[in-house]
Amino acid sequence: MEGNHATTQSGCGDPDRPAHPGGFPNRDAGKGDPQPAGRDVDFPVSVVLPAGGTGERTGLQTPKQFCSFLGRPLISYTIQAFERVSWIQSIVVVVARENTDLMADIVRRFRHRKVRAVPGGSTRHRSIRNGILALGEEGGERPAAGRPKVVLIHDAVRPFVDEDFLYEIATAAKEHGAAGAIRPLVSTVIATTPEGYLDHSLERGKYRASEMPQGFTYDVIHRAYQRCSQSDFDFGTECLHLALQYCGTNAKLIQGPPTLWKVTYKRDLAAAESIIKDAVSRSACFVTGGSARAAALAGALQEPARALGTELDVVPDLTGENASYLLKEWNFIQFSVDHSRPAEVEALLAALEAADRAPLHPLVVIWVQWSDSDELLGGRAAAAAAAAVITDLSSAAKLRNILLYGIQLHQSKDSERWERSVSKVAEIASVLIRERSPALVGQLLQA
Ligand SMILES: Nc1ccn([C@@H]2O[C@H](COP(=O)(O)OP(=O)(O)OP(=O)(O)O)[C@@H](O)[C@H]2O)c(=O)n1
Ligand SMILES: O=C(CO)[C@H](O)[C@H](O)COP(=O)(O)O
Repeated sequence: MEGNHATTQSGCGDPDRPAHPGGFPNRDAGKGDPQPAGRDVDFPVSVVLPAGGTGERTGLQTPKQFCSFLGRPLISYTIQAFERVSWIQSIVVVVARENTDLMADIVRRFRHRKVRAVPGGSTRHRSIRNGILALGEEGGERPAAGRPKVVLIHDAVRPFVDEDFLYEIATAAKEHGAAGAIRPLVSTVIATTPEGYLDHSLERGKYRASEMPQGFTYDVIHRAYQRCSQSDFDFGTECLHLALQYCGTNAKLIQGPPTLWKVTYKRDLAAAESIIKDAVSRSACFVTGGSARAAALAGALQEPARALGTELDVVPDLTGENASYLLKEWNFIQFSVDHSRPAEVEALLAALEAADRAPLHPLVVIWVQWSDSDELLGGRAAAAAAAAVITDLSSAAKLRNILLYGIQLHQSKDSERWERSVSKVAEIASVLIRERSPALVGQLLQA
């Protein structure tokens, strides 16, 4: 399947998985376009991300929005999910005062462009109110001019939200004044007596869980927060309720995907990490260097890699149209026949550096070295030299957030043995791409 590039079908068949959360690779986007296809939204939309909580229920010291996955804090994944949407004009992140510097550092490190951080309040409603007020000031001397028509509110700890759903909420909010995501209830809700007995239970089919995102016209949500009581600020948990009670606005409710769930407990952090790892390991670009042997290997790898959840695009090199792969959050497999000559992998690393992509998470480059068995038997020194080369290259690459791993593939005339080696390459590559283990960086693994 060697060519300019071979398009393959998407491997994401699970409806419970986010399509492409938090700015992860979208296989369907045009190769030169790092953004998903834009929607036509002809009114200004801004976002408030409340991130001022302490995350008590996780039992961890670090607030959950600052817990890192693959070297990147959760809040950055959520910001990216909004930032990549072309019709969203600005994002206000609300953080506790003591985390202002940390947030500024995250914005700088991950090159967030549409973000402004403002101080949070003692409760979620107070934090959101601060965000809304900050949006109202965006026009400077002419505040009304800078105000968005619609404000989307979304918990910073719900990183898996996609553009289509944001579009549904934003357009419904514009039409109805307020809109929110709902999900069916998982458990029945019951009321208890003060003594701890069952008082009554609710008919589950009639109720829904209220989730995020929610959308409001600026006027409705601003007015609701101007009018609500101290008790609402202290104990309230529902923005849609404020819009109804203080502005008479009945929110339009839209069923969202299950992935809108909120990271609340420690186990949710593990679940989020697993989803993120699945998402970043979906796509790899196999660079053959024009070699027929490499093209044959890439062809043989397609099936086992797909079975392990990774789709392979195969390209001879990364010039011309194929250079756009360098700008995406893809993984790379670079093939070379002569393992003592790292020219191809050096060129790939240099090209990735020159592309200067936003460092969203570490990128994986796997250097597959073809080795003749005979050559190996007679060449312990050559094998040691190859290992030394990859160690040196990987140390330099790591400074640029690139994880370089090596796989030595041993050619065999015995077809069974050869097939085993090829599946081994697919297995090792899938694990390396998914887990991104720092411990294995610079290792030359054997297939
Ligand atoms: N004073 C607060 C409290 C909460 N939040 C934010 O509101 C979102 C949802 O709230 P929740 O899950 O309850 O977060 P925490 O309050 O941090 O969690 P916990 O209740 O376990 O302490 C989170 O992004 C949280 O950072 C906020 O901006 N300001
Ligand atoms: O579900 C929600 C919307 O209605 C909020 O996300 C929820 O209120 C968040 O806070 P908490 O988990 O503390 O209730």
